[in-house]
Amino acid sequence: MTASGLVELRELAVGYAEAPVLTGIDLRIDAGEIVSIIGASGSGKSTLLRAMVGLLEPAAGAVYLFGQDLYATRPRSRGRVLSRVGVLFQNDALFSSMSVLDNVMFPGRKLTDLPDDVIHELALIELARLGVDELAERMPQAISGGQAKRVALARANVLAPELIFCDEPTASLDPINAEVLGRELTRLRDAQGSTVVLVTHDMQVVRSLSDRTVVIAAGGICAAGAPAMLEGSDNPHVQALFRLDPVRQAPGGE
Ligand SMILES: Nc1ncnc2c1ncn2[C@@H]1O[C@H](COP(=O)(O)OP(=O)(O)OP(=O)(O)O)[C@@H](O)[C@H]1O
Repeated sequence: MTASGLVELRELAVGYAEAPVLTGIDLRIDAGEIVSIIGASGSGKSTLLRAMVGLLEPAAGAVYLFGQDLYATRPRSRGRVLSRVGVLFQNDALFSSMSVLDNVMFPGRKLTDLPDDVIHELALIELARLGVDELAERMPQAISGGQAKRVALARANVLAPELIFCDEPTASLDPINAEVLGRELTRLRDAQGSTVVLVTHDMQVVRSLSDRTVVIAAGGICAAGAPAMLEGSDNPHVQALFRLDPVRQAPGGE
């Protein structure tokens, strides 16, 4: 069976030893979309993301990336698929034993056969674009949270992936850094043509960045659509998320 979306989940069940966290997940994401995945804490957003990036084998169903069944392909083909994917993990997950530069060079070294000097150049270009190239020789413990987030995004994007997954890209960032990150994700889509899938609690990000939002509740997808459409939904799970964080009024607004 073939898959035509950039990402396709078919009848996916995923979870841990005891029982699946999510079941019956069907989702298609097309090239060039920015899709946000939202849901209450513990609803399974990160679990779904792990399954989509090859880190958590589904209990049932399939994950297709670029038309390839991720868990049914041989390790070599899976590596080729994953070299087209960038991941910004929750809490950045920089390797503490490696410098900032080595962290950003890591995907190139692991997933490609490019010469090291080319990978070095790509990493420096990406760090410079995000305004953190002067931190290249530092260790991750010696940079701030906002800087770590930029470094992590540089690492996720160093191979200019067609598909980028981000787990909580703006968590623990101040509003200015959150806006920088948001602008950067939009730029990756608009200038680089990447497709962006993000898990977030930040409703500002949901409203301002996403073309489409997928709401996870009660072990499955309970709603999906443009944020403006979901805003008016009468589904109680959707209402809870949007009403908990109503649209911020402009200064001087009603
Ligand atoms: N490694 C694990 N082993 C067993 N259970 C886990 C593991 N990781 C998460 N869970 C459980 O799976 C469920 C979904 O967790 P998940 O982290 O996907 O939720 P989430 O929606 O991303 O939450 P949050 O918004 O708080 O980050 C939770 O009940 C959680 O306790």
